[in-house]
Amino acid sequence: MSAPRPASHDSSSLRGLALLIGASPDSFASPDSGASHGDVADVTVTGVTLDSRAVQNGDLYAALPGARAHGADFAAQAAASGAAAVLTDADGASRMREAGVALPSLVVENPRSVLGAVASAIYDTADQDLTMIGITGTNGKTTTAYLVASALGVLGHRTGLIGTVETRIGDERIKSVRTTPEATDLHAILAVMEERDTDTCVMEVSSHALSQHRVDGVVYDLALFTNLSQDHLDFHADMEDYFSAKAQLFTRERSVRGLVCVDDIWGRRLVEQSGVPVATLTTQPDQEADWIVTVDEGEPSRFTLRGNGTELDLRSALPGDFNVANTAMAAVALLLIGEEVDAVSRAILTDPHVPGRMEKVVATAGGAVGSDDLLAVVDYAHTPDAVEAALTALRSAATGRLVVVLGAGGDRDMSKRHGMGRAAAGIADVVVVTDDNPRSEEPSAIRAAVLEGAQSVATDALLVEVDGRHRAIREAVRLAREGGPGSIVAVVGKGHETGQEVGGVVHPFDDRDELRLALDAADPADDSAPTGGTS
Ligand SMILES: CC(=O)N[C@H]1[C@@H](OP(=O)(O)OP(=O)(O)OC[C@H]2O[C@@H](n3ccc(=O)[nH]c3=O)[C@H](O)[C@@H]2O)O[C@H](CO)[C@@H](O)[C@@H]1O[C@H](C)C(=O)N[C@@H](C)C(=O)N[C@H](CCC(=O)O)C(=O)O
Ligand SMILES: Nc1ncnc2c1ncn2[C@@H]1O[C@H](COP(=O)(O)OP(=O)(O)OP(=O)(O)O)[C@@H](O)[C@H]1O
Ligand SMILES: N[C@H](CCC[C@H](N)C(=O)O)C(=O)O
Ligand SMILES: [Mg+2]
Repeated sequence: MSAPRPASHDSSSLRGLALLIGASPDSFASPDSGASHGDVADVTVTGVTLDSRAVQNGDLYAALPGARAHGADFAAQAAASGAAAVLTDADGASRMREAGVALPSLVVENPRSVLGAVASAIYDTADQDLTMIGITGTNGKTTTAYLVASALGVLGHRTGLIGTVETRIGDERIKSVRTTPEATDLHAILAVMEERDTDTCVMEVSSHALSQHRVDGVVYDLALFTNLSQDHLDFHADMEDYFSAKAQLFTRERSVRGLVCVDDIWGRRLVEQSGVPVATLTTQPDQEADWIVTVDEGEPSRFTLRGNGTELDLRSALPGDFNVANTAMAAVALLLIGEEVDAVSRAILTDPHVPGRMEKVVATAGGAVGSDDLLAVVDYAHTPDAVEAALTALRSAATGRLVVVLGAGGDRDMSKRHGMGRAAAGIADVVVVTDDNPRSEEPSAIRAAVLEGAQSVATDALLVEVDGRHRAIREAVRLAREGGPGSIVAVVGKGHETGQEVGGVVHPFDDRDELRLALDAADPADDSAPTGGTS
């Protein structure tokens, strides 16, 4: 879905942009354009995008070199859609010359690295009066962002949210394609937020975003770090490289101050090397921090947050110790941006709705087995650490069987598949291994890797491989029912996603709907008309 654009703003001159990014005046006339420098200097642009398919009339098209293609190869399409000029590198410029695409061009060595400055100038976001909160970490960004945003809403703020699930501007919701938008879209979104009098924006900042200059031109008033564990090792060389990307958020170029959860070693390292002042928080009894979380012994959903000479008693209906950490991080974030203790205690929702994160699914009223004493949950765990955290929480709640459905995404970090399978088999009674988003990979090969991980741990867990997620969910419900009252079925990995990507095609698929249908069926195994999946 394309990002929103501000309704109106001044146009920017190409010459001004050239000066801003240090593109030499000689570089911005395409030799074949027939335009003299004088003509080119008169060119103005009203928007910017790096996707030829999203070009609007008057845009600057950023033609970037990529892993699969060079954006310059799509410059003709951009021109046909009304692009007024191009920002590219030398290779892009020569590709355009060869293809005979004559558009005024700004040529720089690394166009992606100037895109934040360019987008900020075009959409005029530099002097915005918007409190910016950025959240990074492997797991917990979306959950924490929702907790902060919903509390801000309770406190009467005009809030914006940008993350994995959606972008929210007031009441408008736009489904996300990525966790952190490209700089071109991000600055447009921030301009729209300003236009609609948003006062605070909370957003997830992925490691891809930090590595790819997507948040350039934004300075966060507060940066949060949740945790770090294995993910994205297809993109980052190793954990050190992944950590360095996240740590970039804690430099003076990108934030004013920070809040770091020091439960893991990476958080503690971050505190040591942070370039901005940071407050610390821990949920671990053996760690020191500015903010200490103590969970009530009798009631794991209640906890006390102590720090800065004050104390807050909070509750979270979201299962899992990790959600205590997420909730505490959200509460301290609100205090750090100036909210009063009483207001924060009141505003942190005890039962927040975070789409696809520990989300309970119930049978449709009147469903065939409305009497099921079964807890059914959809969760977004798609790393070994998240699978472990989510299933540990559910394990302690299960008095019957714990059945989990999981797979792993194709064309993403292959090395996490083993750990995901292993974590699941170490905790659940039944592991149903199936497909996530296979993308361009052979689904059976991905399942085999997850299964291998599950088999590597010596437990009594029953391991089942089911070709096709639709059938797997049905089978899991059947197996959970077999486990009797108090059983839990957890479908993890896709959370809020509403499609399944197989071989370049996204088929409609929503774990929550699939699970609900399976719960509604008297005999989930009797399924002659599959509605989705890869089988
Ligand atoms: C691995 C990765 O991050 N890749 C990003 C990278 O793609 P790339 O280098 O392969 O680009 P390419 O396909 O070769 O295309 C080159 C250029 O041509 C442009 N193009 C391409 C085709 C076309 O028809 N028209 C066109 O203009 C592209 O926009 C691109 O600028 O640059 C592109 C834009 O320049 C991004 O869209 C793309 O993100 C892809 C879609 C992606 O899937 N990214 C994921 C992994 C991601 O960013 N995930 C993070 C973390 C998720 C989380 O943990 O929450 C996120 O923030 O979402
Ligand atoms: N603080 C946490 N520590 C460990 N695991 C967590 C934590 N918070 C959430 N999880 C687990 O990780 C999953 C993903 O959580 P969430 O969507 O909030 O994280 P995220 O950082 O936004 O992930 P992504 O990068 O994929 O968008 C959850 O469904 C849950 O299983
Ligand atoms: N935002 C994450 C989550 C993907 C979740 C899973 N469903 C998959 O397809 O791998 C990513 O880009 O790695
Ligand atoms: Mg997220």
